[in-house]
Amino acid sequence: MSLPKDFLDKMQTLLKEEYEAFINSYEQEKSLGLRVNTLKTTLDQFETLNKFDLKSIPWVPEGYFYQQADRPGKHPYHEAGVYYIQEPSAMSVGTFVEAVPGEKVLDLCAAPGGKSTHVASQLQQEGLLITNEIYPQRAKILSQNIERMGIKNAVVVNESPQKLAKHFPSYFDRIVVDAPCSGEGMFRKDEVAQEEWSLENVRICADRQADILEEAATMLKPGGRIVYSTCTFAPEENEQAIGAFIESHPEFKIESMKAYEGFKPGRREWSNSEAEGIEETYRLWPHYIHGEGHYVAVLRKTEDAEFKEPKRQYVKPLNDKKKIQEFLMFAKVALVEVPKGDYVLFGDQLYIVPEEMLTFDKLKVVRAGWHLGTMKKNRFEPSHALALSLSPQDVKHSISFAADSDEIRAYLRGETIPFEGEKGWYLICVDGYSLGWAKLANNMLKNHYPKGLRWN
Ligand SMILES: C[S@@+](CC[C@H](N)C(=O)[O-])C[C@H]1O[C@@H](n2cnc3c(N)ncnc32)[C@H](O)[C@@H]1O
Repeated sequence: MSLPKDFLDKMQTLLKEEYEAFINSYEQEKSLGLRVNTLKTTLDQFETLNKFDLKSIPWVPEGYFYQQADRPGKHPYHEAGVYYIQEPSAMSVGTFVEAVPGEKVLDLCAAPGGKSTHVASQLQQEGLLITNEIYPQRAKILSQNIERMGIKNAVVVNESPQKLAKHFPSYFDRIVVDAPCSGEGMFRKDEVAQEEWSLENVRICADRQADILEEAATMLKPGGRIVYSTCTFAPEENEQAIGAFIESHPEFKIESMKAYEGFKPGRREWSNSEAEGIEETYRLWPHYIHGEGHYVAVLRKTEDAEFKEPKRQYVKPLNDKKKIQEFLMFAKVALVEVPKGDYVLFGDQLYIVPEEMLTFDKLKVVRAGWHLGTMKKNRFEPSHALALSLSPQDVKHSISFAADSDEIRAYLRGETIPFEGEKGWYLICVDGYSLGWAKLANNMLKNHYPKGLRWN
């Protein structure tokens, strides 16, 4: 690996006698991680079924180190959203978010969705998660991951932080700012980050982070907290970014967090700032823990901070149930209960919007909440998102195949499967975890696994 010379010189100046241990970490294998989705399973259930060689990640109860040879990303459980593959250090951010069911949380820089899916599991489908990504293509991937993990209470948007701040002043209990950064902490994992790195780019990133934090501050309620993180070592994007923010925002304090073994305090001497609490932020270094480089700071807005409450306009739910009659018919024959909530139609697409969602006017919305399906002429077609968010107990008909069965492979390839039973919609499951829909007719399960997701 040939790392940029300016980077190496800078790290040597910063780290002094620690530099050798740091640089030696580049010779070691990177650690791989998966985080179990507690919307889909319990840890006990997962551990009982698990066949991978896993070890617990100390800072995330539902996080595990895995071995490359197990390839959990190619397993049917992955398609069923039983876990999310996530770099171990990156999981620490979710740990510090500590979202509580019922809260309103914003993930401002969210794609591909590692932190959002973690926060969603903390919310346990109660409250509102707005998950935002500025680039349309990445927002689409984020939306697919929200779907795969069976999340019902997330709205996926594709906006700039500036635009969101106008829409949501003083609105959120928690905001995650997993800022776009120079990515030095990912050099072992990501060659593009190495190629794009320059001292100039570090400065550009730091300016952008200051702008993003400013917008996040506007959107946070008094008493709320921002979790700021980067995957870089550069002090300009870490201690200096936080120091400058705290100095210009007396209504914020750095909050201390639980210390995990190997997490190192933020470095005051690199901060160019007198801000209180820089040592309460965390640095994760690859020469102290099994994970890549990361930085995390928790910023609390004081209770007496200014509360900007404009007249809020909420989403107007559909009140004419005749418009969704085909869905109600479907729910009656296929589901145990008709889902409760605020129904909204976008063209022919039916959603349940999370409670307290503000109007979508002027926002680029990729996913408006819990996607139920498509209103077709005289019938309703349930969505893949609906399948993934249900469990066998929620439906009238389900079939579960074992993870290593021929049927599961056939289903994931999009093939039909012979099966005798009552005709209608069936929830197809792998070891009890929902995976998608099939429709039974003439002793044949017609495959509704989405074409774009099928295995070769
Ligand atoms: C570190 S990544 C986020 C990773 C994500 N939180 C996760 O855990 O999967 C930062 C994200 O910020 C986005 N981004 C880039 N410029 C931005 C800006 N000006 N405002 C907000 N987000 C931006 C990037 O496209 C990228 O998806």
